[in-house]
Amino acid sequence: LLVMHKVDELHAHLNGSVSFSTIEKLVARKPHLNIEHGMTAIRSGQRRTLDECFQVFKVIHQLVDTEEDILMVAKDVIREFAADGVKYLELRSTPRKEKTTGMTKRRYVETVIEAIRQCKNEGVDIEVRFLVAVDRRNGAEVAMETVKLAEDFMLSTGGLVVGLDLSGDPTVGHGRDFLPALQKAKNCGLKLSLHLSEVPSQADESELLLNIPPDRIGHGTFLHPEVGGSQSLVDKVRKHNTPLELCLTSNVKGQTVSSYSQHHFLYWYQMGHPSVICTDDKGVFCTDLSQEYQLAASTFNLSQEDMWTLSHKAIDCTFAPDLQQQLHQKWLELQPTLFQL
Ligand SMILES: CC(C)=CCNc1ncnc2c1ncn2[C@@H]1O[C@H](COP(=O)(O)O)[C@@H](O)[C@H]1O
Ligand SMILES: [Zn+2]
Repeated sequence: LLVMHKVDELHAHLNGSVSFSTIEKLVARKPHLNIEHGMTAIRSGQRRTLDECFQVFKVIHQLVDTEEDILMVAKDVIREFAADGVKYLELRSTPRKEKTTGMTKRRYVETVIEAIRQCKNEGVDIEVRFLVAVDRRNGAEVAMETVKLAEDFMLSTGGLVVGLDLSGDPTVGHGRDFLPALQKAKNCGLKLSLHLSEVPSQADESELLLNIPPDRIGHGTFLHPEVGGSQSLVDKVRKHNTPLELCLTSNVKGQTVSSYSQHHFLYWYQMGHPSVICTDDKGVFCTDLSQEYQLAASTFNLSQEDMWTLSHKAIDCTFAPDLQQQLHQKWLELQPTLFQL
């Protein structure tokens, strides 16, 4: 596959982005866990239920449970995105406390920030920002604590922490429980990216969450009327011009979308709505951003120029307004090479 030009990756979960080679290093550190690669990734042609996909994260979390692991994983993931040609990356991750190793949530975030700084110092050609993630499974109280943590880091990291993500198994809990935490995050200046309508029959929840409103939407697979959403949901998204983060391989392998050609990318793209192609979990789903761009291009018959435009428009959807001008410049410089492919 050729490396396609793209400027930014806006939807990448750290522990879902761990590559095969990093998994091998982790397995070598923890041979007693008896973990094989088949347990941490879903290969091409394979499909899993959503439930099975979430089991995969549990296995990876067992492998990544010390500060050392987090540092290595985050640095490897950042280098891999850079090697794929990504110039701006927003990573997201759920701070985890591990009693057995003494890792705290605060140290977890500090370690990710340290990885970002080290990559920068080592000259890796990519800008990285961080979103602190709230896992729905852990409930409203933890969500509120996480917002406080995110706010502290937003203030102490000189703008490396830019936002908050709401993710985790969409079938667990209800969005209404997280409204106070999300509202607080928004009020203190954190940008919000919310996983929304990732599974069917969540119109009520999506309605509530869209009223906040979020700054970006993850997936939004079942928002539009043809798939059981509603015109009112679509209207809300359009009214605020809220960008969608779309992850083709993730949705097909997780079976919320039946095939690539059925992906809701087309619905929003044809409407001219801001849509950004993302990987979600490049390690778990065995993909990278170039491959996702390639898939979108071949599935929907888009030209290189269409893809360039798509990628260019994604710059306006980032949570780092201070970098947008620089990224636009970078893109203009890269444009001529695109048409030689
Ligand atoms: C099952 C499936 C199709 C996954 C893709 N869709 C997803 N939907 C919701 N939350 C997710 C998804 N992928 C990753 N995550 C979240 O990201 C976590 C892994 O990265 P991290 O530990 O936060 O660094 C998971 O435990 C989960 O909370
Ligand atoms: Zn996601």
